Amino acid sequence: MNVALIAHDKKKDLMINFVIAYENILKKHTLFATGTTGKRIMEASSLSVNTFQSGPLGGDQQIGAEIAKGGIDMVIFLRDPMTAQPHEPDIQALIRLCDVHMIPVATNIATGELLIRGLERGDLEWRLYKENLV
Ligand SMILES: O=C(CO)COP(=O)(O)O
Repeated sequence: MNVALIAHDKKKDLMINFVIAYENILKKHTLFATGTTGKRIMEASSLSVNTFQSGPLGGDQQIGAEIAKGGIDMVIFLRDPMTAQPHEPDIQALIRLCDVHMIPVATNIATGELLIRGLERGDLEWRLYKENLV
């Protein structure tokens, strides 16, 4: 599966702890991330990540474009709900595209844990037949 990992600045340490905890699951999948999140993940773990631009420079939109192309199966986006983001419209657009294309998306760590365990258990295998869904 193609998994996108994104974290706002105040959630980046949490994302690092998350990927280290679930490294054995994540390493079986193809990972994508916005620029700084991906760089931090690769520095802190043995995971290989396909990185896009940093979020404020268009990274959320690039991941949105991948979603529109059918290239992303799951998104874990640890958002910071307490800090205004200059690129809030891009964030909303990304989440909207998850809904358009029926992409499982977690916006906090609690749902992220559920999705990653579901990924390991094979709960997302239906994504293999996604061409018939939208
Ligand atoms: O801003 C972000 C998502 O909206 C994340 O971008 P970075 O991973 O480049 O910090």
